[in-house]
Amino acid sequence: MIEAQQLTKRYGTTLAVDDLTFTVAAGQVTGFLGPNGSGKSTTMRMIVGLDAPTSGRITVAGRGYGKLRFPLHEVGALLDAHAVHPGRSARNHLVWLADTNVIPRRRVDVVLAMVGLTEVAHRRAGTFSLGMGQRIGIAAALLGDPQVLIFDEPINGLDPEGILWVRRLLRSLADEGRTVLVSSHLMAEMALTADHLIVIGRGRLLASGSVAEFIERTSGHHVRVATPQAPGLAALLREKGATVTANGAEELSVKGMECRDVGILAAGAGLTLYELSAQRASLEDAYMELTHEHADFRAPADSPLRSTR
Ligand SMILES: Nc1ncnc2c1ncn2[C@@H]1O[C@H](COP(=O)(O)OP(=O)(O)OP(=O)(O)O)[C@@H](O)[C@H]1O
Repeated sequence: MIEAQQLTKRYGTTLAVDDLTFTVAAGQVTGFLGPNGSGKSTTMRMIVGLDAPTSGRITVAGRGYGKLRFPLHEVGALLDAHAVHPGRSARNHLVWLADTNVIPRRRVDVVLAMVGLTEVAHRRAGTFSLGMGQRIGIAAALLGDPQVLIFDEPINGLDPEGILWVRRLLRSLADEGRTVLVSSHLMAEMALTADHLIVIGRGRLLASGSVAEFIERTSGHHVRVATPQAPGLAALLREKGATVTANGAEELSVKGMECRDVGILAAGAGLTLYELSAQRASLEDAYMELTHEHADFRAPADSPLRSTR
């Protein structure tokens, strides 16, 4: 389990992480989401002691990273895919890591096989593609067989087959009861990978919950009804406790009531409906809505590349 309590990190005048409190539970994949520059990498670096909090604390199994006796056996991290010396082979890099952390060398071959690099283990890391670099980083994270794993943007540079492989790996690690925290700025990817989401923007916690809860809380869903008798139907719906907004003369947006009940109510009152449909926000819409105000970099509203959705 990873726990952050009022975690804050300042770099000069930049408040990179701002009073974050969250828990990452064991046995599930937790997606750590936020726009560029929102503080994900800084938070992850603080988990493994590469940065010190300005205030607050972040612990693994109740202890700060500096208090862990055999850190690589307790926390595995992929933070920077370029962290391997370009002149070193994948195997030598892992052997060096194993030797300095009292890990048996046979474990190197196990993790090389796990990440599919056995065949190229003797090639110099400098000749590796970004995707292969990611795989070495993942192998290094798995080396000490730790219960807690953190991956910063692990699918960066991977092809579709590689992305699928990472997704399955994260799932299997969580199914073994490990704590898995994975950062991304892609909501669509996290929706396929994660069970739980922690969303941050400009260093602050914006949401924490399951994927379903996330949609419900941010955008929820509503029923769209088109009828020539909109005022009459709106009054009936409000009497039954629904929240109704008129969109033009013949269209209503209804919250707090499902399609079925709206249809039964309209039929009972002899009202004509042209349309009755459930409108569910996509996860991507909910994420954009939540983080829009908290993004450091965004295209101007009149940018031709900006989505018009
Ligand atoms: N070593 C540093 N010195 C100064 N500012 C930093 C440092 N590291 C990060 N920052 C700043 O802190 C903020 C958070 O950065 P961070 O890299 O943690 O965000 P992120 O969510 O991981 O972004 P991305 O998705 O782009 O990797 C940014 O404004 C960044 O410029």
